[in-house]
Amino acid sequence: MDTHTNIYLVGLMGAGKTTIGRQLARRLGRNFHDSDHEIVERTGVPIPTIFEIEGEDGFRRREVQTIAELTAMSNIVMATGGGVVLDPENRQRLHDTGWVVYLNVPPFMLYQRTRHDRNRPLLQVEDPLARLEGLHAARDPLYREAAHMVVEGGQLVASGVVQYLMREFGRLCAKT
Ligand SMILES: Nc1ncnc2c1ncn2[C@@H]1O[C@H](COP(=O)(O)OP(=O)(O)OP(=O)(O)O)[C@@H](O)[C@H]1O
Ligand SMILES: O=C(O)C1=C[C@@H](O)[C@@H](O)[C@H](O)C1
Ligand SMILES: [Mg+2]
Repeated sequence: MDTHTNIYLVGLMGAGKTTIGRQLARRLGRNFHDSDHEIVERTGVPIPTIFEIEGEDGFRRREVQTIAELTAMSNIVMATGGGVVLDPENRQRLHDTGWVVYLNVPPFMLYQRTRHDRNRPLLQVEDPLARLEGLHAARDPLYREAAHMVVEGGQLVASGVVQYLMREFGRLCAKT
């Protein structure tokens, strides 16, 4: 672990990966990448359209490819898609090539943050809160497997999480 080690944010939809990742990158003077945005740029269509045309499987294949390319870079901050940890290859690759932070936020807060946004196909269901609860139960162990650190992000404003991560990252770099 050194001052150029990649930093990866994982967690469910609405956990704040994009918001916090962008701020953290700015504070560290690093390039910021968002695997979802990268996939959208490469395909030229929004995520719901990829799901419609290629199904979730098609999206996941593109995600594995994108993660492989982004994790080959150094000195970056990356926000990942909420389902990135479903693939064991992604989990291993993230864990091995960077400092992985799991932003754990209770499903009800995720629901409040995401309910007006139609850009997340998995939440276009009758009961998005129940869906988020199910996803949280299923994925929490996978996020923990990939992560080096868990932040209970529900009660903190985004800038508070950024501040905390800056301090922890600095401390870990100084130790090694
Ligand atoms: N710590 C926070 N406190 C309050 N609101 C937040 C916090 N972090 C993010 N938000 C808000 O929650 C919404 C979702 O955040 P964001 O898009 O960063 O989540 P995400 O983890 O990247 O989600 P996805 O996996 O769907 O890309 C945004 O409107 C953002 O402003
Ligand atoms: O949680 C998920 O499976 C997803 C989260 C988003 O970031 C996108 O990657 C996509 O909508 C799928
Ligand atoms: Mg995001």
